[in-house]
Amino acid sequence: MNQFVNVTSEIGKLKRVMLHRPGYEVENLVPEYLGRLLFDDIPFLKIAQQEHDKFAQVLRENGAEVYYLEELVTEVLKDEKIKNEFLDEFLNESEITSHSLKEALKGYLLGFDTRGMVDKIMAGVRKKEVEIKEPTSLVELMFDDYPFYLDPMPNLYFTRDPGASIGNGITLNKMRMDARKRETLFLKYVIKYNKLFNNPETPLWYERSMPFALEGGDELVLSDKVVAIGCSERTSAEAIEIVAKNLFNSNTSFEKVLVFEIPKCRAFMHLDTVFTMVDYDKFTIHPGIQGPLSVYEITKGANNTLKFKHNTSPVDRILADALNLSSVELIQCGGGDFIIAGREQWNDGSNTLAIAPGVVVTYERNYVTNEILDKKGIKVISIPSSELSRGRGGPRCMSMPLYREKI
Ligand SMILES: NC(=[NH2+])NCCC[C@H](N)C(=O)O
Repeated sequence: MNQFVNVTSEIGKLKRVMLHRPGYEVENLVPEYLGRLLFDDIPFLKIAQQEHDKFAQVLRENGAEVYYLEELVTEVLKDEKIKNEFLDEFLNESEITSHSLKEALKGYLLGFDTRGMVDKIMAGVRKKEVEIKEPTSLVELMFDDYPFYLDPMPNLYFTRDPGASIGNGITLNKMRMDARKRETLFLKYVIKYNKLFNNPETPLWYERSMPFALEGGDELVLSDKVVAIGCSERTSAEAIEIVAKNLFNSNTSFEKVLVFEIPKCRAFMHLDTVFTMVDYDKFTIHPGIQGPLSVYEITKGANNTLKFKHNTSPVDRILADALNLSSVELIQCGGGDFIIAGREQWNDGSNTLAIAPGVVVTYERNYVTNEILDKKGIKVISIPSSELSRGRGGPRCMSMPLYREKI
C-alpha cells in the first residue's frame, strides 16, 4: 500500500501538504473576465506571493513537508513522452479545435524549458504571444478581441479543490466550473507518473473523467470511519454516492459518509467555506448555514449496496454521534453577529486549516473569529491575507494535505 498519502482526520498533525505558489496566472486577471475566472478582485501578485511564502513557512515550522504542485508536475513532464501526452490532452481540453493553431501553440510551449512551460501553461497564453498569419478558424476570426488562446488558471493556488486525500487514496475531482476544469490535469499526471504516488499506486476514489462534479473543498475527513461531504454549488449528490461506494468497497476503514446539503450559492460555495474542524470536539461554523442545513447519511448495506437516511437531529448531535463523543462544540464565525459573521465569512473566517488537534492556521484579517477561537483554547496561527483572500479562499482551500499523523 502506498504510504505517501494517508489522511484519516481533519486535525491530525500535518506532515505533508501540497501547495501552489500563486504565479503569473494572477496577473492575467482583468475586470472583464473576473466573474468567469471566479475572482472578485485582482490580487497584487508580489504581496500575494509574500503572504503565501509566509503560509508555507508556518507549515514547515510546524513540522510539515511542503510540496509544490508546479515542482511535482515539472519533474514528471521532464520525460519527453509524458510531456507530449500531457500537451495533447491539455490543448484538447482547452478547446483548441484548429489543427494548425494547436501545432503552433504546442511549438510555442515546447520552446520553454520544462519548468518555464509549466508556469506558462498555468499563466495562460495571450494571442499576441503566438504569431498566426491568417485566422485558423471562424471562432478566431469572429472573436478576435478575446485576448487569450489559453486561459489563465488563477485558482490553482486553491490546491484543496482539484483532489482530496481520503485514507490512502485520493479523489481526483471533476470541477464544476469551466474556469477550473483543466486544473485537475496537473494532479492526474502527478498521481499517474510521480514515483511518490505511483509506486505502488495510489487508489483513486473518484476520477476526473466522471460526469458528476466533486470538489475537495466539500470533502472533510472527520475520522478514520466518517467522511463528511458537502452537497453544494460545486459537488453533486451523484458524485458523493460514487465516492461512498468506492470507499466502502475497497477495504478502507470508512463506514459512513455524512452528506451536508448546503445552499447552492457563491458565498457558501464549498462546505469548508462554512464549516471546518479545529479540534477533537470543536468546529467552526458560519451561523448563516445552521438553519438551512440538511444532513443525510450513507452507510454500508448488505452485498456491496448502500443505505441512505435523512438525519434530522441537530448538527452538533449528528457530529457527536459520528465521532463517538458525548458532545461537540460549534464555534460561530464572528461570534454569530450578523455583520461580523458575514464580513469575516466573506474572507474565509470559517476556513481554518488545522495543522494539529487544536492548532489552526487562519487569516489574520478575521480577528474577531480568531479571538473567539483563542478564548476557546484553540492555538491560532494567523497569516497575512490582504491579497490572498481576494480569490475567495482561506488556508484550508490553499492546501491539499497528503499525510497527517493518526490521532
Ligand atoms: N475549498 C475552497 N473553499 N476553495 C475556494 C476556491 C475559490 C475559487 N475562487 C473558486 O471559486 O473556485
